Amino acid sequence: MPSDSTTHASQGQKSKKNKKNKNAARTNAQDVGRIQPDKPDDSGAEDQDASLEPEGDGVNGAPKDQPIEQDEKTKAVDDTSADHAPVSEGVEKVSLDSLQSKDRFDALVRDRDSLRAEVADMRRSLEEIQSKHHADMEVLHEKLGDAETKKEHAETQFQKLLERVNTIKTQLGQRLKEDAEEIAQANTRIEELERQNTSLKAQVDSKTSEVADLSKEVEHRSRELSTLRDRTTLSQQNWLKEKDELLEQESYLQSEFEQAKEAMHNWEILAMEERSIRENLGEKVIDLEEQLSALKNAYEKTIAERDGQAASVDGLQRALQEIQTARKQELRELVESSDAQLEELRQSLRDAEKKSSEAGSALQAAQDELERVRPFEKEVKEKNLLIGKLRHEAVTLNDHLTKALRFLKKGKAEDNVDRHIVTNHFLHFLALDRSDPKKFQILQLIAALLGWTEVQKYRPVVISGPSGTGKSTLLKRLFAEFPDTFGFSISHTTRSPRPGEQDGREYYFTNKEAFLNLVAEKGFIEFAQFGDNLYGTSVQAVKNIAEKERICILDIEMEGVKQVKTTDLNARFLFLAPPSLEELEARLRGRGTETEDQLAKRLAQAKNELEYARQPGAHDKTVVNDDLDTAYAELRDWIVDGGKFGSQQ
Ligand SMILES: Nc1ncnc2c1ncn2[C@@H]1O[C@H](COP(=O)(O)OP(=O)(O)OP(=O)(O)O)[C@@H](O)[C@H]1O
Repeated sequence: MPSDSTTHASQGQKSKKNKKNKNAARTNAQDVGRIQPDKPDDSGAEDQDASLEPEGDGVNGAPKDQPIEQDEKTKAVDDTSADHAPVSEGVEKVSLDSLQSKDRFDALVRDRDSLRAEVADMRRSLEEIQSKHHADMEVLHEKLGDAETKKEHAETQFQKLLERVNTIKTQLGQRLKEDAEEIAQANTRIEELERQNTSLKAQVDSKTSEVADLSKEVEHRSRELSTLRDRTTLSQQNWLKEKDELLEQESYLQSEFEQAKEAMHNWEILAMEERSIRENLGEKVIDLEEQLSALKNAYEKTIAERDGQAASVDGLQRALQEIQTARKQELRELVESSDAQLEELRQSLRDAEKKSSEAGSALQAAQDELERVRPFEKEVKEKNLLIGKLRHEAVTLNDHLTKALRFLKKGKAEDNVDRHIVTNHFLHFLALDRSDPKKFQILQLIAALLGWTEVQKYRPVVISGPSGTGKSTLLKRLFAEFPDTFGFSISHTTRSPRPGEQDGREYYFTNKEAFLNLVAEKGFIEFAQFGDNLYGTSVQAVKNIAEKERICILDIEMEGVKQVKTTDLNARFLFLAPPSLEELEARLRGRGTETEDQLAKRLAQAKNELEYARQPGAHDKTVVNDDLDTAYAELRDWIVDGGKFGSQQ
């Protein structure tokens, strides 16, 4: 500590000073000791030396054996005096010596005085030093006290620190122990991994050599593969060529097959019609033969009668003349009576005029009544709509009935129990006026007797025609006019339903396998693939619309039309034709929804469709969409019964 070091330094200085003083004192004491035997009266000096002893012992720490030293010195002086003062030498010599001793003595006295002064100075300085020392000691005591308190404080802190260090030591010990264990485990693991590493390295080396071998093989195989690829490409090209040729052949055969099928179909119809005509003619021939024989008999009878009557003619002529005379007389009488009747009629005309004026007022009353019933007109119109719808059904049923009767005619009588009932109903139906509501009831009855389903009653209507002819435009108008009459089939799809979509509402959601099965079963009218998903219109979906008592409208192209014909949908086919190909192109361009490429394709397809439409029996009705209003009226009339269905009457 600085205070301590200061203390030590001052102590060191003090001890050095004391040593100096002590040595000085010792030197003086030796000198004094040496001259002491010559000056026995110097006891004062001795006393002074003796009086100095306790101070040297107390303050300077001078050894207490100083008197012993003093004895020895005294002894030495004694020895010297024994050597230098033999009594037997002369008196002169003694006087000289005494003179010299006196000088020496004086000098010694002076020395002694100076020494005394020096001693006094030293004593003063010693006292100063002592007092200073005391003050220093007090300060040092205080500092020592402070230092001790600080030391105690430091010791308590040290103890605390020691405790903490011990705690840390124990904790650290545990941790070190755990770490050591972990390190040991890690070391074992590292050793194990190193072993694994070595084995893996060996494996890697072997694999590398294997890879090198394989790469060589791969190169070899790639060469072989590229050769094979070249060959495959070549054979593929050949195959494609063959495929194209086969496809061409197939399409050619297909078209021939279609034509043959169509021809066969037509032939069948013709054969059927011919058969029925022949049967009719057979019946007619029998009838005519019967009539002929009856006529012959009648002729013969008539000739006989003629001969008999020739005689009676003369008599009759005579009678006629008589009658004529009588008639003339009657006529005259009649004219007279007619005049009288005319007069009566004039009278009745006057009465009629009177009644007419009465009828005028009645008409006025009726008009008032009409005004009153005008609110009911809307209801009447709705009823008319319903009647129209029923009429449409009647037309459909009529159609079915005609066909059914044709079949009934062909079939055996025992197979058709209701034949007579149906025929009677049919005759009744034909006899009724078209506006008679009973007509529909009869048709319902016939339909029930023949066991027709809704699908048979609500025949779907297939509308086809080249793209751009105006199908969408016309159908939009039709649906706007008859919002509750028609329905659209719901398509099948293999795509997953989107949030909010319901099976059977937006689509019939199905999987690819089921879809393809349905395709194989010819369950689709048409189908196509968009992206990864398949879409199609099924036969059943069309029937579902009829079951809801609505007419399903199918807007499809030529191939779809052909497909519908192979099903049991019993559809009606309407072809919408453009006025000309030029006009069709103009409309497509005007719509602006096709690229040049698409336009060319559509026009080429239009030619195919028009050609197909020209074939007999391809469609039931053809409407040329020249003037939109005229075309609409014609289309609507055909679909919804002779233009009367739904019209405002
Ligand atoms: N009678 C018409 N006179 C003039 N333009 C017509 C007539 N009918 C339709 N159009 C117009 O011809 C264009 C084609 O009509 P629309 O889109 O109805 O044909 P589409 O047969 O339905 O074609 P797609 O089969 O390609 O759907 C439309 O721009 C339409 O406005």
